[in-house]
Order: sequence, then C-alpha cells, then structure tokens
Amino acid sequence: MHRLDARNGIPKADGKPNGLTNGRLQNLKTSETSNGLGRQASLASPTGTPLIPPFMVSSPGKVIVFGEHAVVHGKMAMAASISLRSYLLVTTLGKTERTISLLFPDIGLEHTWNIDDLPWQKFKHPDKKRYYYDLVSSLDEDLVKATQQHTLDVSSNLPEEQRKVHQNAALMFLYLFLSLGSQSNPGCLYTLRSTIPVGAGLGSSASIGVCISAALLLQIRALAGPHPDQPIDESNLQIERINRWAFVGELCIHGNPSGVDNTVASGGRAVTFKRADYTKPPIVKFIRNFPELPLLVVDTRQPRSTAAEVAKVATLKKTQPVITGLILEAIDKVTESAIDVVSSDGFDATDPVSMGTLGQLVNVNHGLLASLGVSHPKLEKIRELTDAANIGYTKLTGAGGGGCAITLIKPGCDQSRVKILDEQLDAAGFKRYETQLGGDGVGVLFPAILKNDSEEEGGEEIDQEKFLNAEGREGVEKLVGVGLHQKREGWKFWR
Ligand SMILES: Nc1ncnc2c1ncn2[C@@H]1O[C@H](COP(=O)(O)OP(=O)(O)OP(=O)(O)O)[C@@H](O)[C@H]1O
Ligand SMILES: C[C@@](O)(CCO)CC(=O)[O-]
Repeated sequence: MHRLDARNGIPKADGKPNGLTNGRLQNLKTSETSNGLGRQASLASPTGTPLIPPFMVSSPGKVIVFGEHAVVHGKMAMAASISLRSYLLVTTLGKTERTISLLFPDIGLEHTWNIDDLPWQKFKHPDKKRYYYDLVSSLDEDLVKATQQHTLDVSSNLPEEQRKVHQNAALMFLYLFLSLGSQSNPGCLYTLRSTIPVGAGLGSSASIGVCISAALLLQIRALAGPHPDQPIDESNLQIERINRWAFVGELCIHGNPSGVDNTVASGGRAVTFKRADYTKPPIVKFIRNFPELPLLVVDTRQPRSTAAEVAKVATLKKTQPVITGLILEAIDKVTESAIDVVSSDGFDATDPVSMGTLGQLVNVNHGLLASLGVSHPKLEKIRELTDAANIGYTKLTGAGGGGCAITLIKPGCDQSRVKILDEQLDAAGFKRYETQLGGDGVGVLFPAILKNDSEEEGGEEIDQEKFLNAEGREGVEKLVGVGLHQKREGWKFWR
C-alpha cells in the first residue's frame, strides 16, 4: 500500500506529488482531446504527452418499481433511477508511477496493485481478448481465476464477511481494468464515494460498475462526449458501451444478473427491461413521460446477498416448477398492467384514483414476491407501519431478503401522519431516504472542477483530500452532488 500524501492523498514519486500541489493543478494547458470531451484542461507530463487531469464520473442507483426476480426469468421489469448516486474521482499519476490504487471508503477498502504484476498476457491472448465495443455476456473462467490471484490478498486480514465485500469490489474493478486497459496505462488513483446504501437493493454495485466502466472507457478514449449538441443515436451508443462493461462488472459480483440495474444506472430515467435470451442484448424501452414521483425508500439495514436471493427463487422453481412459473407469470402481468397505467393518457400522478390503481398493483407485486420467499420480517414490519399510516403503497424492491422497501406516496397525504410514521421507522431502527424517481444516468465532470461559490479562480478543484473529507452522504452531495435537488453546472450527461 502506498503512503498517501497528507494533503492530497497522491502517492509521491521522487518525493514530489504527481502534478498536484496543495490540490492545485500544475502545468495546465488547454487542448482539444480526442475523446470528444471538447476543450479541456490537460496536465502535461515531463515528456509533453498530455495526461488526463483529475475527473469524476457519477451514476445513479435504481429502484425496481415492478418485476424484480421475474426479470431474471425472462419477464418484463419496470425500473427507474433515483437521486442517490455514486461518484468516482480518477486521479492520473505521473509517468513513473506504476501503481493503481482503489480507495473505497464506504466499505473501508484501500488496495494498491503494481500494474506490471497484473496478468496482462492472459487478457491479451487472441482467444481471450475482448474489445471496448464487444458485447460480453459471460465471464471467462480462466480470466476470473487469473484476476482472483490478485484479489486474494485484498483485505486478507479482515473477517470473511467484510473480506468478501472488499474482494467483490476489487474483482469487479480489476476484471474491467484488465479487459479495457493495457500495461501501458498510467498509474492512477480511483476514489469512490456513494450516497447509495450498499447491499440494500438500490443497485449500488451496478452504479459503481457504471462509474468504473465509464472511467476506464474515458481513460482509453473510447467514448465521445457527452456534449450538449450530441445526436441522440451517438449518445445512446456511448451509454450502451458503458452499460455493456458495467454488466460485466455485475457478473463479477452477482451470479446471474439480469442487467436491469446497470441499464438504469447508465441510462437513468425509467425503463422497461426484458432479457429472454442472455446471448443477446436486453430489450430496453424508455418510458416516455414517466411521472417524477416522490418516493419513500426505507432501508431495513438487514444485510443480504442478491445472488443468494436470486438462487432461492431458482431453487423454488426447481422444486415447484408449475407454481413458481405461475407466480412469475402473474408478476409479468402486474408489470404489464402498471406500464399501461402510467402510459395511459388519463394517468395523473396527482389524482388519487390514478395513483390508487397503480398502488393496487404495487401491493399485489409485493404479495407475489413474498410468496416466492424473498420478503423478510423487517420488510413486512415496514409494510405494516406504512399501511397503518395510510400514506401510500409499499413493496420490497430489488432482491429482498432484507434491503429496502419503497412506498409510492398517495397524493395529498396528511403530513402529520408522515411525521408520526418517520418517528416509528426511526424507532424501529430503519433508515429513511426521501428520493425522486427518474433522474439522469451516467455523467462526467471533466476536469474535476466545480463552481461551488468558490473564491478559487475558475472554480473549486475537487481533489482527493476534499472528496475523502466530505462528511457523510450530505457532505458528498454538497461537494459534488448531482441528485435531483443538486443540478450542477459542470456535470454533463449523455441524454
Ligand atoms: N459504495 C461502494 N463502495 C465499494 N463497493 C461497493 C459499493 N457499493 C457496492 N459495492 C460492491 O457491491 C457489492 C454489493 O452488491 P449487492 O448486489 O449485494 O448490493 P446492491 O447492488 O446494493 O443490491 P441490488 O443488486 O439488489 O440492488 C458490495 O459487496 C461491494 O463489493
Ligand atoms: C433480484 C433482481 O431481479 C434485482 C436486483 O436488484 C436481480 C436482477 O435482476 O439481476
């Protein structure tokens, strides 16, 4: 592990911080980059080759509004982005620095690899090599094994449960780095912070996968934009490129992901998603005019694994194929009906009758998920409390078995009841998030400079120290946030 420079966290080469002094960029010059990011400040290396300046990427979490689990079995799901997001700061080191470091403080992970020690030959072999534009729908077992050789010593001193969380994140990063990068990659620091609770069914792994995939693709200059006058087809192609590799990242963490989480984390908004044939891309449709619904997300704080919950349903399907098939079929019908409801001309999110129809489907969907065995007593407790308060319609979201519940709020619901409910949820040890559905997907802040009412000329540079020192979720939102309430100049999105 590198000793990090106290001021900016940048490992020192020859006793000097690489390109950053007191968090200020040195040797800034303006150049037109080949990746379509437009006129950007770039950092000149001693040899004159421009190094990419520190930049950030961000991607949202998601909720599955209808159809989780059924989607793994080829049915339709409806999912939407939420205003909780992950943020990845990429700090390129000087030419002589031959290491890559992960700093993922949300999970307490810090790890450094020597670039030249990594199994490049295995990933480069003509039978194995995959390109940034390829559709990779499964992991290569040999390459996983070769990567795991380098994740085994990640946090090896920690208890099994925590080590697994670290090694999963490290495996995802390293598999993507080795697939997309090359041995000539410069040394780099990847610092990640997220406002999405981890392992709670809100797509945190997909969101970080999208950030990593977008960052690596930007570093190898395989992405155009985002820029405001980008044609929609080109923009969609960039999102698709990021999404394909984020799916590979999801494969590293989950046994058998459908791809819905990474699709929403890349494209944002609200989508219908179906993947009947895993050798082909999923069928994704954006839902036009999806209402910006206020949503209460309640985290049970009950840890669970998506892979284990998905496996539970697969086991039930084996032992009870007919019944499970019918339940999955019924979930599919619920999702289809919900799509019809929100897409119909008469739908009005402020009308209690419209929302009542949608809410009824929320309730049915929860019941069907419970019958698949993926609810949890804490999820049922949240339903009990929200139902008793009569503030909306509640279901589990994501994998279940713990994780989060979502409540679609009834129009004009009594605020005094909400206040009492909030107190009850807090007293029961649950964590509440008030969010909104349907925001932007993956975004880029290049270079990592924001206006932020700063006295600094040109804006406030977001260096690693500032980013790491931001306090909690609120601090991260305040410093760099692009959640729905924090639209910020500087951040750009493929739209
Ligand atoms: N903020 C984060 N920092 C580092 N690693 C993370 C972060 N968020 C997620 N991960 C990685 O993703 C794993 C969580 O994946 P998991 O699928 O269990 O949760 P989730 O993605 O939040 O839930 P779901 O897939 O049901 O929406 C963690 O074990 C960790 O390896
Ligand atoms: C349970 C599941 O349907 C949703 C997890 O957020 C799994 C998946 O789609 O990969």
